[in-house]
Amino acid sequence: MIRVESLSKRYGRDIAVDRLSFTVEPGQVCALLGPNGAGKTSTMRVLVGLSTPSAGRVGILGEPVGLGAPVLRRVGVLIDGPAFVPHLSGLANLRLLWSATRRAWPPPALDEALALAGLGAHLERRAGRYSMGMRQRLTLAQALMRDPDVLVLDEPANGLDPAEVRALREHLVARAGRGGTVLVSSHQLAEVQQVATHAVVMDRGRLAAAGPLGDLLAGRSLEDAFLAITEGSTDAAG
Ligand SMILES: Nc1ncnc2c1ncn2[C@@H]1O[C@H](COP(=O)(O)OP(=O)(O)OP(=O)(O)O)[C@@H](O)[C@H]1O
Repeated sequence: MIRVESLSKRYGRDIAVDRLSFTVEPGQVCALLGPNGAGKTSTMRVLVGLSTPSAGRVGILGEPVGLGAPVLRRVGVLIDGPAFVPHLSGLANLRLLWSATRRAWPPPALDEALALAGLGAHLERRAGRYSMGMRQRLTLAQALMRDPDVLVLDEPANGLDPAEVRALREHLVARAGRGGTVLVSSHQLAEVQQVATHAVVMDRGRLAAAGPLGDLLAGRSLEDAFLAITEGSTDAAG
């Protein structure tokens, strides 16, 4: 499970995340939504130990998170993407990233991850020559290959074609069905509506709404609900 407790993140004087709290339980696919600059990526970076909170706490599977925290071995992460070594092939990059875990190659879910990433023969090509979409797929493969209990994915569908987006969606639903915990950010609301069980909506760093998707939708499309929620918080703030 994922727990965010009164999290704030400042960059200098700017507050990107403002006393944000939410939880994601095993079995849930939670969409992290919000307009550009709402603080989604900042939240996710703290959640996986890539940046430190200015205030508040985050925990995964009941353990505190920080850079190199042991619990992060059980977390698949797609945020910005790791820096791949350009002269190594895609597959060699995955081996290199896996070597940090000190566990024997191959990772437990390598085949499934590669099938979803759909890189095929490109895996043997140098990563430095990958298109943006291919880099995104390689990042997805590294997130999934460890068969993580928790997934934190920042806009994972970017650069994927429709068939791959569907395969990813099915994968996330299946993973949650096996007791996994999934937090995924996206601007593609129609897509999100098909996969999320829950949603957290942020606006200018703050929590604007959270709960089971059905409660948030209240019979509306996610797009209509999202616009109503974020417009409402703008009114309240201004
Ligand atoms: N490293 C940084 N230094 C300074 N300001 C930052 C940094 N990272 C993010 N910000 C600022 O923090 C705020 C939140 O940004 P963040 O990337 O978390 O939002 P987001 O919801 O992920 O946006 P998007 O949907 O555009 O990806 C923005 O105002 C952004 O400019």
